[in-house]
Amino acid sequence: MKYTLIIPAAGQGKRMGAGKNKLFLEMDGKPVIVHTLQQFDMDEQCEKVVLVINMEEKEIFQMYLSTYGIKKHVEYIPGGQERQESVYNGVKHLQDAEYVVVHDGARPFVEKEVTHRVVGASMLTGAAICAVPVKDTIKRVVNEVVQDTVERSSLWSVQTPQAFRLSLLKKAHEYAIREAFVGTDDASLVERLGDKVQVVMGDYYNIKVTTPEDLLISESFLKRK
Ligand SMILES: Nc1ccn([C@@H]2O[C@H](COP(=O)(O)OP(=O)(O)OP(=O)(O)O)[C@@H](O)[C@H]2O)c(=O)n1
Ligand SMILES: C[C@](O)(CO)[C@H](O)COP(=O)(O)O
Repeated sequence: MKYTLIIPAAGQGKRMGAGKNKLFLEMDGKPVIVHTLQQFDMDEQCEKVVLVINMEEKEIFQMYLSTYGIKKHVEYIPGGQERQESVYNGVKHLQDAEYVVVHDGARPFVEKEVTHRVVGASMLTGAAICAVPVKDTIKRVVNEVVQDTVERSSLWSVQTPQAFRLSLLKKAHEYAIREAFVGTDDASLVERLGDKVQVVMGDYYNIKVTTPEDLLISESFLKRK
């Protein structure tokens, strides 16, 4: 069940408001991106990491990976304006991989068990994602007025890792480019091809560090281990 990992890490962290890449912010004294990479460093199924970055930050990433002794083979490639473009740059960089995992650098609490669950499912259907049932009521709102309440029992909050047969993911990205479609996750591109995307249980701890509150939540999560 070997896989190649693409980690999009080229964002600007605008919603975090730190004025820098939020992946360099520290949780328990260690950068977010190091927490994430260490999770995969411990996974013997992960063959190599394609780290998609702002190349102006390459020396910072290299310093962190060296300081924290990341052992996995890491290849750096340039990101794009949107997350989707960053991931596609990673996809184009890969030639020999059969299955690929895409995981946000901003999700430092990924567990190996979840990754393996997603990879295993993707080998059956070609595409698989992890997600957790929504706990809040979700409403569609326009101009601060409720339009409708979305029936909750079929709503899931989608995470990464997302795993794909590489050929399918490449085809999905190329179709999205032709259609000028920008999705917020890679699975949505595969859905637009009409292909099945399998959902497996994720983990409520597998949050994406997006706004300042998430850093406080992350510090408390670190205490649970
Ligand atoms: N052009 C981009 C945008 C995002 N990402 C990465 O995709 C992941 C999820 O994106 P998000 O949480 O939105 O990160 P940012 O784009 O940095 O956040 P913001 O939208 O608040 O600027 C992050 O690891 C981020 O580094 C990326 O590689 N390339
Ligand atoms: C891919 C993702 O993490 C799934 O929930 C999410 O869509 C990324 O969104 P972002 O705005 O690029 O952080």
